Amino acid sequence: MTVLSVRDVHLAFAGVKAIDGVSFDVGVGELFAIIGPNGAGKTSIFNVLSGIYRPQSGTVTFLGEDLIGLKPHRIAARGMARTFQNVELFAGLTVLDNLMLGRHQHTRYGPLAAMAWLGRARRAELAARAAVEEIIDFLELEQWRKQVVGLLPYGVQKRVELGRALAMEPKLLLLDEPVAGMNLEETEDTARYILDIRQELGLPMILVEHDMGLVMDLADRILAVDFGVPLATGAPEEIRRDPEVIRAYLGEAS
Ligand SMILES: Nc1ncnc2c1ncn2[C@@H]1O[C@H](COP(=O)(O)OP(=O)(O)OP(=O)(O)O)[C@@H](O)[C@H]1O
Repeated sequence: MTVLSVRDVHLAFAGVKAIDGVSFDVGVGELFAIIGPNGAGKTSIFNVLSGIYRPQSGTVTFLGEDLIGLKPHRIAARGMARTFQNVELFAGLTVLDNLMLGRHQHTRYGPLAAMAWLGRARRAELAARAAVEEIIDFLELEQWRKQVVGLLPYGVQKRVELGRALAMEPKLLLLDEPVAGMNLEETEDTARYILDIRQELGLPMILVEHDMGLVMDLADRILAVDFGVPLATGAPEEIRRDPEVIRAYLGEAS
């Protein structure tokens, strides 16, 4: 079954083609990666998926529903969660509060409804708290749970961001350069958490990442893009051997 289906998406900014005819599918439980040199259009693809950019043409179908034209918060509410290249958390709040805020995307009660339906709201709050505690456990964040996020090491902040995305109980997770700026140990930890998310939660993910070793190790399938144009889609071994990809991307890195 297909979770996400992207067909022939085109996006241009004042004549610059950021995405030029990109199509791909992400299946249930699949870890799909998008690679390409700087400026290739990877972040633009994420911005189209999450509703920040509206493409000039093409379709994006998520769990059978057309997403084009929906606002980012509506897409998030349908189950698409995202982490960002730079940590985007509430730096002055604790780990626990940041995760609770992620979870509250889920809560159906506004403040007034919460007063009117106190019992139900309270039960929802308790359920939210339990779900967040599970995530803290899963990502081994116990020792920092009451600490202010802005003061934590960078690698831990990125993990909290991952936790906040999980707290939304997503059906698809977009990871935008999850190991950028990390040292080797933090990178290995993150790779392990990503694998755990796939194995234990069965959550499909799309990974944009410059760390080629990580992508080749983790991804089930890879889409390579250059100047917005799709070069190849396939298993890591196929992508590693693809002459176009070698020329455009791997060749450049070596
Ligand atoms: N809001 C925007 N306005 C104008 N041009 C943009 C905008 N967003 C992206 N672009 C252009 O679209 C192209 C693709 O950029 P994008 O950020 O998607 O690439 P990328 O593959 O994510 O790059 P990187 O690996 O450096 O993050 C670039 O030429 C970029 O300058």
